[in-house]
Amino acid sequence: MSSPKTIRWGILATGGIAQTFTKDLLVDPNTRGVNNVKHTVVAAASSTSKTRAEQFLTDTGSPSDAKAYGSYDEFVKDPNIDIVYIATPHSHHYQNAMLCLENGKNVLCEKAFTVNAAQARKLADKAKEKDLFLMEAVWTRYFPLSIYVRDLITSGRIGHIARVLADNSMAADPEANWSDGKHRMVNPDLAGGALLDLGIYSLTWVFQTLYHTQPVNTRKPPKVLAALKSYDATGSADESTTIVLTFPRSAEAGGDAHAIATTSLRVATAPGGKEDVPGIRIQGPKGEIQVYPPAFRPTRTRLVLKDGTVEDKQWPFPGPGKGSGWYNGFGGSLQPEGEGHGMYWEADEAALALIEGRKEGKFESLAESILIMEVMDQVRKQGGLVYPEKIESTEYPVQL
Ligand SMILES: NC(=O)C1=CN([C@@H]2O[C@H](COP(=O)(O)OP(=O)(O)OC[C@H]3O[C@@H](n4cnc5c(N)ncnc54)[C@H](OP(=O)(O)O)[C@@H]3O)[C@@H](O)[C@H]2O)C=CC1
Ligand SMILES: O=C1OC[C@@H](O)[C@H](O)[C@H]1O
Repeated sequence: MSSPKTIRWGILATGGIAQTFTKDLLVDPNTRGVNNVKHTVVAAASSTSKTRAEQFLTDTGSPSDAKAYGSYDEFVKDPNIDIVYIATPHSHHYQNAMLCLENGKNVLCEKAFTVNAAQARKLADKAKEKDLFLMEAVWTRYFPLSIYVRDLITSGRIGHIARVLADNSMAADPEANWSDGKHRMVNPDLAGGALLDLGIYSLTWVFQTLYHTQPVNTRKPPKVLAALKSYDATGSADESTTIVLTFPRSAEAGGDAHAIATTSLRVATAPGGKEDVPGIRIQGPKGEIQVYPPAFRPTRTRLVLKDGTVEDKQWPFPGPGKGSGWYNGFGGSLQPEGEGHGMYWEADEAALALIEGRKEGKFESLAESILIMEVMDQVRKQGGLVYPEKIESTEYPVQL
């Protein structure tokens, strides 16, 4: 066997998820049975200050020779970086990713990929033009649990999927936690709201079960019907959003399939922290697959068949993780001490793609990321949610 290749990461932004991702990146891949890639961190950038980037590198246990930058513009010129992980708010993804691509850097960009589909298309075009790798960091798609669910679907054990119910909601007490309205979860200037932050996971479950599992040449975009409730009187970010999707299917493939994707900052999938409600239900004529919350980091599945079969599975997160590194926007932590957080699987896929010369992720193509952004565009249009022009724009560069 050939020795593993080391991929050199640069981290753009030093907030909550950048910390968690970087700590996960530095967990030895052998602990999760991955022996063809290794990761290292060679640089981090903070738009706030160089000191903040230095502190970030120390806090995450990055190699002592990793370079700290006090500006994203300087950072993207670092010739030692193979790939940049972007961890800024949604509003900034387009500008930041474009900056990286323009400077010849491969990119793994946090969800939601962009503010709208037009921006996502522009990024995909730029990556193609520059022959660079670009992937939306929807980490959940790369979990062994997700691979198992998709394989169960394609195995036909529950028959053609007729319906998917997918919820990702958190009773976040927004008035108490984000009373000044500046936090990225509710701030329109940062493309806040439930849909882009949490609803993307409900849509991820719908798409990875009803769309991604279908043959590329026959799958079709869904029809979309949405109801959106604004967080505040200004109508500037959504508090709760409900989406009904119809995926056109031939009669041989079971006919049209339906999905309901829901998301909320007001109510929870699992009230009181109890994770005994199947937030995701994937239903076919022979049975259903249940996935337990949270939708973005599930650890438990149940297969229930009409013949009485019940198969429960637990999906651990290999460590050793550094614990308490996870930031959920309102102070919670789901990562027990010693466990990894699970972000390393998407990093492994990005690294493997670089080694193999692929320009897109295996479990979500750029076309699929764009399609999901198109669905969110339709949802926002039907619900009347418009973000400030500056962050909806495809102009580049724009100072935000
Ligand atoms: N995959 C997952 O599980 C999670 C993903 N996310 C995603 O990660 C992204 C960042 O979220 P999170 O880490 O929670 O956010 P934070 O607010 O904790 O961090 C965002 C960072 O972005 C940088 N930044 C640059 N410009 C701005 C600006 N105008 N306002 C605020 N921050 C700015 C800052 O870093 P600096 O000062 O160093 O430049 C800041 O620390 C979002 O896209 C979110 O959806 C978030 C949580 C979980
Ligand atoms: O991606 C995410 O997953 C966890 C949530 O708590 C967080 O708000 C979101 O950004």
